[in-house]
Amino acid sequence: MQIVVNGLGEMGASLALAIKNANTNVEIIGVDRNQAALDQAAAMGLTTQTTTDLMTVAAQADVIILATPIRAIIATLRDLAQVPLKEGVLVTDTGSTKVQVMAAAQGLIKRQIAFVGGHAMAGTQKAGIHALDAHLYDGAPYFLVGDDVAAQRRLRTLLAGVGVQLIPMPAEQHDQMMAYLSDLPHVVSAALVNSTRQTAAQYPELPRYAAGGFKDTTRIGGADPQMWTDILTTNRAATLAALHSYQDSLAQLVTALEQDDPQQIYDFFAASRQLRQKFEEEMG
Ligand SMILES: NC(=O)C1=CN([C@@H]2O[C@H](COP(=O)(O)OP(=O)(O)OC[C@H]3O[C@@H](n4cnc5c(N)ncnc54)[C@H](O)[C@@H]3O)[C@@H](O)[C@H]2O)C=CC1
Ligand SMILES: O=C(O)C(=O)Cc1ccc(O)cc1
Repeated sequence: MQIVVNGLGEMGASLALAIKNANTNVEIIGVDRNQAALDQAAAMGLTTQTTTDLMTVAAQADVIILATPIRAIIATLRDLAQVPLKEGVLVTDTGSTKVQVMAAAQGLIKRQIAFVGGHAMAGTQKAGIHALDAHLYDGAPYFLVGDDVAAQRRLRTLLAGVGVQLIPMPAEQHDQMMAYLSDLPHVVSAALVNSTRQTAAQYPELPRYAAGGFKDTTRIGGADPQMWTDILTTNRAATLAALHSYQDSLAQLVTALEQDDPQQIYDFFAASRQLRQKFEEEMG
């Protein structure tokens, strides 16, 4: 089986390796605009063929996995709808938001080409093939989006040995949940880092004294700016709703401090601890 992976970064290269390790008779054709990523994939034996131009290999694929930043996934889905593809090809993606990806896939779907939107709750703040990890997907929730049940069954078979938990979900629900689980945490972390700028300039030794709290809450503030621009711009409404709810929550604490009201401050943290303890049981 020939699997074309477009975007050999952290998610694409790690998924390609996990699929290769879990299935026999799989050949990975690597596509990336970055020649160094292709060279590294070839040198480590991940790929049997590489190219910077997806359209030169698309027609030979049994499976096409799109794993670039989301706006490139959307553009590629539209391009793929215009070119000849192999009979029975399965197209999927790894993008972090799904409503706009599903809309862009309609051209393929209208041609009866099997498409499943995919998204794994795995990964790190790192980017590029250097972040490749054969076990990145182990045990991760992996959302399957779309109405094509037969295509989802084929993707399930391909991913059976990868060890992900496959969860079918409508695109709208997915994106609304991600606004709180993924978008808001990344915005909050980046805002926290940005808000230290002045104090860090005044006291350059500031980061040296960081304890776990600062390290934990700022790790994802180091994530890739292009990736997060694409995620937020393709999930605008849901992210704005989450940010407004966050602003309301912050405003409560600002009022409590302005009023110098220890009871309100206590209530703020008590409510958070109670909910976080409930989450803990589910998050493991
Ligand atoms: N990093 C994470 O933790 C997660 C990311 N995702 C999603 O997976 C996708 C990939 O993310 P990562 O692997 O983290 O990104 P990455 O930055 O590690 O890899 C992206 C790769 O795509 C290549 N690329 C960029 N534009 C391209 C184009 N137009 N044509 C061909 N290649 C191109 C880059 O050179 C790079 O090798 C994104 O859509 C992201 O939203 C999903 C789950 C987790
Ligand atoms: O680094 C982390 O902890 C993350 O949360 C990574 C991540 C980034 C984007 C996703 O769509 C899913 C997971």
